[in-house]
Amino acid sequence: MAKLILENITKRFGTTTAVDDISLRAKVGEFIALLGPSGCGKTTLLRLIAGFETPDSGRIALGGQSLADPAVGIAIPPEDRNLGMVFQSYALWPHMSVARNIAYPLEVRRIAKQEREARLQAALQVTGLTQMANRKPAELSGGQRQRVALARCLVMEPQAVLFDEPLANLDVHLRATMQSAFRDLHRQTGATMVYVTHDQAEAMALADRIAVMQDGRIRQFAPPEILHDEPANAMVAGFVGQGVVLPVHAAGPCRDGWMDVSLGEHIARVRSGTPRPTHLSLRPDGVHIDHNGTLPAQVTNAVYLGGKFRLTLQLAPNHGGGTILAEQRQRYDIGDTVMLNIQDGWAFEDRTAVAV
Ligand SMILES: Nc1ncnc2c1ncn2[C@@H]1O[C@H](COP(=O)(O)OP(=O)(O)OP(=O)(O)O)[C@@H](O)[C@H]1O
Repeated sequence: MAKLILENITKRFGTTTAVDDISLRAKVGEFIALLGPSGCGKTTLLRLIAGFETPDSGRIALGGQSLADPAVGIAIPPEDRNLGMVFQSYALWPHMSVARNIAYPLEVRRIAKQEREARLQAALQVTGLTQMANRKPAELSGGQRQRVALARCLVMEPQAVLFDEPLANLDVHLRATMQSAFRDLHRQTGATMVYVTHDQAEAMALADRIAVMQDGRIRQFAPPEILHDEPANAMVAGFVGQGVVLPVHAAGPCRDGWMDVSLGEHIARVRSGTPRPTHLSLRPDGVHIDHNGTLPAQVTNAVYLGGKFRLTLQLAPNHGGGTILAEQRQRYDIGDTVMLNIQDGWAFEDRTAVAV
């Protein structure tokens, strides 16, 4: 398993810059997710790593070997990169058994029969398919077919495995099962993995670190809990964990990770890492309705989510006039005025000035 290095990668299609000067380092055995809205460049970045696209500039290296470096004429073809790939479509041979589907790449490479059998058995076992080795793909569920595709890539003992939205075709329940299968597999194989998804919950559930992308750039690259608790900018705060972002000013110094910020005339005590915050990220679970609260707001929408209501709340103009979300067990009607307590918020300085 290997370290993956991307250095200043740029890829343009005509006038579109799909990947814009991206640098990223994945540690040996790390599970990295590329997360972002449609068109942000995550598939292009994965295809550049795989070798299906060539960067206009920059360098890609895996396990100490350069795979692509146009400045010195290096462009290793995909089949020589020693990477496994798992896509949305499984592309299994319908007439071959599960075992033959998995072992086929080894046959093509003329790997000796004994070794082929050993690798096949290991891949069947790690993907939980041993009992299904003799079935045909048509006799499997969608999740099982995806496991065959995964086993077929693992028998090649790749240096890294690339996933392009592999669960997008599966229903919600199966996705959850497959997510835990991927996590187990990652633990057992220790493979370096790069996983493209637009589903933030999936990225959070799987990855050691997530690169949040927008407009061909990485807006933040951090472990899931840091993205959630300490977003670096408004784009990440809004995209991850349903945060709302409000403009704020410092109302005191930042000490030991805490500070007072002003929402208009209201002062809230929140977490922060900067003396000059420009924005406050508030998640529904950090806003509490409380008779003793000091921030009034009006309920403008209420949706029952099972066990709790998701309330949309409007702040008055003298409190910044923003819209925030809160979760509450008790029912409130549209038009009700409630008192709020901000129990958890994160104030940050948004240097990217991305529109929310
Ligand atoms: N072969 C191509 N020719 C022209 N433009 C392309 C090509 N491939 C991608 N693009 C453009 O590059 C940008 C990034 O596309 P990419 O497929 O990498 O995004 P994505 O984040 O994977 O999106 P999605 O989640 O919708 O698949 C988009 O604006 C897209 O239209």
